[in-house]
Amino acid sequence: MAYITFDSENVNKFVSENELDEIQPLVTVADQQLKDRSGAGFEFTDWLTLPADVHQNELTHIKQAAEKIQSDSDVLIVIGIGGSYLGAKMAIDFLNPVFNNELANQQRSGVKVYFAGNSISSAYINDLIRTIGDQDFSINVISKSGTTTEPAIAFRVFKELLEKKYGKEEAAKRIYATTDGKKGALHDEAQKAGYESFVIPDGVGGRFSVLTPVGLLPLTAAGANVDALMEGAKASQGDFTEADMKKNAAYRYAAIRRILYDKGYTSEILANWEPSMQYLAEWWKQLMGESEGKNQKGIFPSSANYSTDLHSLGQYIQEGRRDLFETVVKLDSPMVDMDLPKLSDNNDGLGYLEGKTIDEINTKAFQGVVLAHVDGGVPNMAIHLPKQDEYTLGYLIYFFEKAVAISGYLFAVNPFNQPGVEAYKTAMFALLGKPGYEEKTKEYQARLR
Ligand SMILES: O=P(O)(O)OC[C@H]1O[C@](O)(CO)[C@@H](O)[C@@H]1O
Repeated sequence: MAYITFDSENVNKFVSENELDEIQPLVTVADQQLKDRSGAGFEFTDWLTLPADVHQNELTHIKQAAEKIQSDSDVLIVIGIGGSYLGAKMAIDFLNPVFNNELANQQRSGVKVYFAGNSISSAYINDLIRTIGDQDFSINVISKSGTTTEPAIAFRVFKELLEKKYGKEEAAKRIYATTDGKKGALHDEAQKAGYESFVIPDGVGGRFSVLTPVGLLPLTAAGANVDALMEGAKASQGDFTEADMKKNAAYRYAAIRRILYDKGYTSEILANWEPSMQYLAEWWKQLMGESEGKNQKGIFPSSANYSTDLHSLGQYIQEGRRDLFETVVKLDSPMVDMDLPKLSDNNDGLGYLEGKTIDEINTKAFQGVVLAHVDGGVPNMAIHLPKQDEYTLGYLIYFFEKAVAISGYLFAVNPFNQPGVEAYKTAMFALLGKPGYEEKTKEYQARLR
């Protein structure tokens, strides 16, 4: 019995049970490919068993490093991009108060975490340096390849800042490197300088790495209970093993998406009703987009934050081009609820809402939007979360990972590579004059003139 509820009632108008029965044999083949590791990209499927395989020693190592960070730092700068940042960011946002970094130290369970290296914006770096001010800080630099440009630039800047503040020797004790176990510029530097290091397993790609030290170290430093997170993921690993979609909601989700795509619903909106879940969608977008978007195919992953975006994207979703479907992540009981204040007059016209809590109103809005969007021709699925805690998040992470793996195989693509990302890097390196790109430099410069 799944811990989260996957509700596909509101796709019945668009996808019949019969169609699901017809796609089941393909799902069964995809499942077999994943299970016997015979599918494309099988060498990057070690995430499948991460929750059950996680070593206590590794968790202890992470907890010890997090304790040291908490004892000598107010701030942890997490440097990384893509899968080397989005998992930690979404999990920290999901698990902590919305204004966590602004709370007083004693109101927070861990250090403040700021992210860097996820853009090449000088203003962002400058603002972050100003924000840190004279606070004590440490750095967790994360890069599987150890060579990605954006984090490498940020690391240079913040390492220099750290060395100026503490001296080279002490700075090295405040740098935590999460990278490949054997190779890469970051690996080599970490070895040489003696940074505390954490390994990203070979068989786990960036976007599937949140349950490795990539996500676990920043999360633990921020005060999260990673044991509960891994427990949730482990339960999910156990719950989504059947090939039969009637017993496996992750596969049902993947199959419905595939059928909808064939019918012209080529964009999916992951919607939430909690601002703390905005980055859940950002993480999910990489997971889905990098896994499926190949060979000129794949569902375009997008997101919406409700009710905020009902006042911006709402018009399009209701009446624009009919190629959208929606998956809503809905929290069933909020971390905190509050009553709508009672007034002696009804000047604001809200008297009819008195006696309701804010979350009850949010939930009615969610229900109303589902009805309106379905009536407007937008197929809707909902994933209900019982709580907003570590266990639930671990469970949800694995649900999406398992779903996208099957989905990739249903699209007949390799869900575990990302060859298309290289194109921008080649053009950027050529324009920056990186050695080895001389021919391309001429070609691109001629095009820019
Ligand atoms: O961890 P790395 O090697 O710095 O890569 C960061 C991100 O860059 C990509 O390789 C391409 O965007 C992602 O798959 C990855 O998550």
